[in-house]
Formats: sequence, structure tokens, C-alpha cells
Amino acid sequence: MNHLQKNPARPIWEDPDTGKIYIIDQRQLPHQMVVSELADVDDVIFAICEMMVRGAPLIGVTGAYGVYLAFAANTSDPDEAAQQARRIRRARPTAVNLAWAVDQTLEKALAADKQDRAKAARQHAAAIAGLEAENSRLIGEHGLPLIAEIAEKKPGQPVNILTHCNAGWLACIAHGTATAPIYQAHRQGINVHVWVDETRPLNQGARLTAWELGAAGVAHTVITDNAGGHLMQKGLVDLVIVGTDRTTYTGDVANKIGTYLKALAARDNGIAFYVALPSSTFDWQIRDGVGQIPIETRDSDEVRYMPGVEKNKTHLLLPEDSQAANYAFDVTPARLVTGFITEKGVCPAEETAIKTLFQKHSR
Ligand SMILES: CSC[C@@H](O)[C@@H](O)C(=O)COP(=O)(O)O
Repeated sequence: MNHLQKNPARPIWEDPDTGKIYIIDQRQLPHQMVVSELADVDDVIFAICEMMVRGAPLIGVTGAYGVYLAFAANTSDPDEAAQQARRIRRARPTAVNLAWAVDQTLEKALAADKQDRAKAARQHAAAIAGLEAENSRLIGEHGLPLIAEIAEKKPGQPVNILTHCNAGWLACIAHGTATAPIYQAHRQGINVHVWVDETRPLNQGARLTAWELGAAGVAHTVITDNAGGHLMQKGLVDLVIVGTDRTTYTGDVANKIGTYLKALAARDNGIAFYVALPSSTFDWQIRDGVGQIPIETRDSDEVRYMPGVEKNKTHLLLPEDSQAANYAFDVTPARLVTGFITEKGVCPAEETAIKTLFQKHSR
């Protein structure tokens, strides 16, 4: 059975026989491969909130399947399904992919005949998953020359790429965004080495990116979140590539907390700082990223406690009565971004260039 497979190729999938939806529970990686079924909308919301699934494209696809599950449970009541879709949309605030995917899946379903709405939603969720996989593949193709160019200039030496959080296939559907050019370069025989920021407090870099890169045979080293600036000063970083959860049409980039500091350090050291993203991560409504992108704040216990290897075991890091704050994302202003690697090609972080690439009209 599909859901019992030991190493799923995707972080979310449908069982073709039963139509059931399964995910990898990413909270358990790298220590255990646990697969969970999403049986209803509450499961979907829980999985997104608790970060069983995470990463902007993946939470979009998960939200779209949530709309399918809403219709499957309420075929006769489209208003109830629409209400459930609104709940899913609110599960996490920063990644724009969630609202993007939920809204269009709802629209597709409501355009179908009453009895076909669940089927239409399910088909559209699958279509979004396919689209995101293909977009990631294209991001890999368009990003590859950036790495190849550096490799040509340092024959016999590795191209050192720093990344933050997990913008790999676990966060998307396949290939990843930031990792797609890295996987492409590795497959082409280019000597790449990745500095993996551990990404406190949930350690998506240490747990997930390191696991992914290791499985693909890509050389990598996990570093503490604050090591990047030092490595850049020592000439040990050639290129930074990160993902994003929401990027404004003016080029401001929301990504995992700490990304902004990496961009500042890269600028100070004359190192290219690229952001890889599919078009679903652009927000075409927001001009000012710092002022307008909603930044998720999560439970402070994620900062206070360090998860252990054993399930449900955590270790208190702080004095018992110290307060903690858990800002999950920050915004890197466009001026610090060298360029975007997208499915349509590479472009500067600038409104006209972005709109030209995506053929959006000026507002
Ligand atoms: C291709 S994923 C890009 C981003 O979603 C990723 O870099 C990130 O910040 C994920 O944050 P997370 O809180 O783990 O969902």
C-alpha cells in the first residue's frame, strides 16, 4: 500500500485506490519516518499549525486537499465547505501559498455541479501539486548556471552555498526551491558543498535540509545560525540561496527568521544572495514587505524547550521563569536581494523586472 511505503517520494500524496490523503509527519524527521493520514479538515489544520507539514508550497497543496476534504464531508452544503476553507486559510499567516491554493481550489469546486464539487477540488489540489513540482524543476534549471559559473572560476574546489531553513522537496512537492539548483548542480557533477543553518527553534535546517542533502549524497555541514557571517568573512561562502514564504511584487522577501541577518552579512561581504521561489509565493497585492507582511509568532515553548530524540521528550533550556518570544519569519528588503530564481527565469529584485517576467500589469 502506498501509505506504508518506507521512503515516500513526496511529502503529501493521494492513495490512488482509496483517495485517502497521506503526509510525512516532518516533526519526527530525521529520526523516524512517520506517515499520517489527513482524514478531515481538522486534521489538515492541525497538520499545518503543528508543522507536520511546513514550507510555503507544501502548505498550499495541503490546504487545497483540505478544501477537497471539506467538500467530501459536506457535499450537500457548499456554504459549510466555504466556511471550512476560511478556517484552513487562517492556519498559518505568513506563507501566501496557503490562501492562494485554498481560494482557487474553492473557486474550482464551486464552479462544478453540486455532486462533482469534491472531485473537482481533489483534481485541482492534485493539479497544484503537479504545478509546484514542475515549477521547482524549472527553478533548478534556471538556477544551475549561477552555480556552474562559480564552479568554472574555482576548478578543483567546491562551490560553497549557504542556505537557511528547509526549502527542499520536503517543503515543496519535489526538488525544492533553494535546493533545486543545488540538486541539479550535484547531478551534473559539479562539486557543491552546502552550509546548512540549523534554524532555531524548530531546526528545519539541522533536521530536514541535512537529511535531504545526505540522502541525495550532497556534501553539507550543519552550522549554528550565527556562524554564517564569520564564514563569509573568511571567504568560505560563494553564494547564498534561500526560499521564501511570501515575496512582494516589489521584491521584499519574508522567509524563516534569521534570513535578513544572512542577507546583511552577504551584502557586507560582497556575496550574491538569491531567493528561489515559484510564482505562487509572490504576493501581487502588497507593496511594502516590512510594513505589510503578517509575521507569524508561535508558541514561546518552542524556544524554551529543545526537543529530544525520544518522542515527546523535551529539555528546558531557559531559567524556569524567563520569558521567550518566537518570531517565525522576518523580511529581507529587496535592496539586499541579488535576484530571484523562478520557474520563468532569473530576475533582479525589482518591481518592473518581476512584473515583466510574470507579465503582470502595473497597478
Ligand atoms: C520552499 S519553502 C520556503 C519557505 O517556506 C522556507 O524557507 C521556510 O521558511 C519554511 O518555514 P516553516 O516555518 O518551516 O514552514
